[in-house]
Amino acid sequence: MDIESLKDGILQGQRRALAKAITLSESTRADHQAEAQHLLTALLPHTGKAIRLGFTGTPGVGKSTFIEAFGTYLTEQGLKVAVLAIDPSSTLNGGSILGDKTRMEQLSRNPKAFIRPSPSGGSLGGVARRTREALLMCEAAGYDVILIETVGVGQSEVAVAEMVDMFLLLLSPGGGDDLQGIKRGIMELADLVIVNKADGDLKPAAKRAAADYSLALHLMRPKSPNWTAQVCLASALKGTGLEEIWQAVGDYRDKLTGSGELAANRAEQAVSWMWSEIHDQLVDRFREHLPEKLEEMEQAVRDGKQPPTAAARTLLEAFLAG
Ligand SMILES: Nc1nc2c(ncn2[C@@H]2O[C@H](COP(=O)(O)OP(=O)(O)OP(=O)(O)O)[C@@H](O)[C@H]2O)c(=O)[nH]1
Repeated sequence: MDIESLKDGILQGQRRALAKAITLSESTRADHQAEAQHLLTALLPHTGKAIRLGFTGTPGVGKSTFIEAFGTYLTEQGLKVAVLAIDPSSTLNGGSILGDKTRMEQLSRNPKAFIRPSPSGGSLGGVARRTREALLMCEAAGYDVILIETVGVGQSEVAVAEMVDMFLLLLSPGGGDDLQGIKRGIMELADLVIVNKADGDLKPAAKRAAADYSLALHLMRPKSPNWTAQVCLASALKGTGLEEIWQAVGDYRDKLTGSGELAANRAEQAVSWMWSEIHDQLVDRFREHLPEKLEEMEQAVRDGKQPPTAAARTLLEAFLAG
């Protein structure tokens, strides 16, 4: 692979080069990994200019309809938008976004938009790492807004929150009832709550839900000293509320940039990413280094012949002794 020309292609905003580079970083082959890291190092000075948005929602709330409408709105403002996804459950035969061809049909044909499905297979940590790398590559390619969607349930929201500047939560007009369905932890991650389907007969319910969510947010500890989570109404179907949402994103970005919090968050995120890499790489090497001894100790722990802590220590000492 010619890394130099891949780099030039990305910096010129060529989608083919970008797609190829992301595929390279998703490969598990050691030589591909080395090339991908080489490329990322070269691209790093050209990253950081986008606003990084995390995005999640309860099933049926209209996530794809919303991303399609919001993404299209942003491109109409002259912005380039990349949509990435994290779905740890996605199988080998494909990612979540393009696996279902009907999702975001309009946006996927838009020359100012780039849509990439979730890297497939592997642990959440592995999927998250590849998405972080794709994010940096999209930034180097000149995308202004990076939207990272969570598809799977569970821990993926936390993984996304750890790689973005702002976290958006899409909820339905179900109001209080819907609140029961979302984990409190996810509500706490939100910087902006969007009540979708605020149209037609659903509009009054959406307004009531927005009031309920506002109240719930006020009872929570704010994530940032510079920002209080807000609630917006929207209709992805009718394309309303998008301007207000983009305005709120801009306010958030201004407040956190002005106070230095945005840069500090990104710096911390990069360091914790490094630590999770150390953790994963250590465990991989550990497993490769001592397969028989590992099996033996696992059995001893399973049979109750060794306490887990002592077994771990014995194994670590053997590993460090080389
Ligand atoms: N009335 C109304 N219906 C909407 C709106 N947005 C989405 N819907 C409908 O809600 C249903 C679910 O929408 P999807 O966009 O497929 O969303 P989702 O179920 O969250 O699915 P994924 O995108 O696959 O996560 C569809 O029937 C949409 O037409 C809206 O703003 N108003």
